[in-house]
Amino acid sequence: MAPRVVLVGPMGAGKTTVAGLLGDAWGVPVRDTDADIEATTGREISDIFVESGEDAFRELEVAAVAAAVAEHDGVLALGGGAVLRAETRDLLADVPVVFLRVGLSDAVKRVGIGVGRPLLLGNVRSRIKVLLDERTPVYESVATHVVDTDGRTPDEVADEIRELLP
Ligand SMILES: Nc1ncnc2c1ncn2[C@@H]1O[C@H](COP(=O)(O)OP(=O)(O)OP(=O)(O)O)[C@@H](O)[C@H]1O
Ligand SMILES: O=C(O)C1=C[C@@H](O)[C@@H](O)[C@H](O)C1
Ligand SMILES: [Mg+2]
Repeated sequence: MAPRVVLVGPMGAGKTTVAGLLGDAWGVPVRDTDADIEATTGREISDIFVESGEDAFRELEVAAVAAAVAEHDGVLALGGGAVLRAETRDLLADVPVVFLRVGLSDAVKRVGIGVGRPLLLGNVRSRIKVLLDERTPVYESVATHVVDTDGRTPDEVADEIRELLP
């Protein structure tokens, strides 16, 4: 069993939103590793970061991705930083992976100033810029397809993925 598609990309790329649209369109279940980690630990991601640190969160994330890739045959959305771990990148070697690309301006608009994204605390715009610069090559390295999301609605993004992966 393997996911029909895995969505990767930075915070605000729309992974969770587009995963839901694809699941509805294809009639398949949707999984999101951020939600899986919160369900298995009973803790919010922001609390895990504050209380246990990012490394501990990444360990949980590797396990969550491994379980989802092994068990899930629908749409899988990953947390924005999951691909930072080589173990996670290796798990994606044999599945279609769509990198949802988003530029700085649209990403900032989409994530707002909520407290649910611990890596963005402080200056959201400069934090996102650093993450985009560091991670874009990593997302590209795991992607089998790249879909631009700037200036497009989630429905338009989902429709392009359905055309790429009929
Ligand atoms: N193409 C889009 N155009 C405009 N707004 C969008 C688009 N995609 C998602 N959004 C909005 O941006 C916000 C973030 O989207 P979403 O939670 O799906 O991102 P994510 O990639 O899953 O982020 P994270 O890595 O933090 O989980 C949501 O409010 C969502 O409605
Ligand atoms: O980009 C990241 O590193 C993160 C993205 C979110 O999906 C969560 O997994 C968490 O807030 C960390
Ligand atoms: Mg998400």
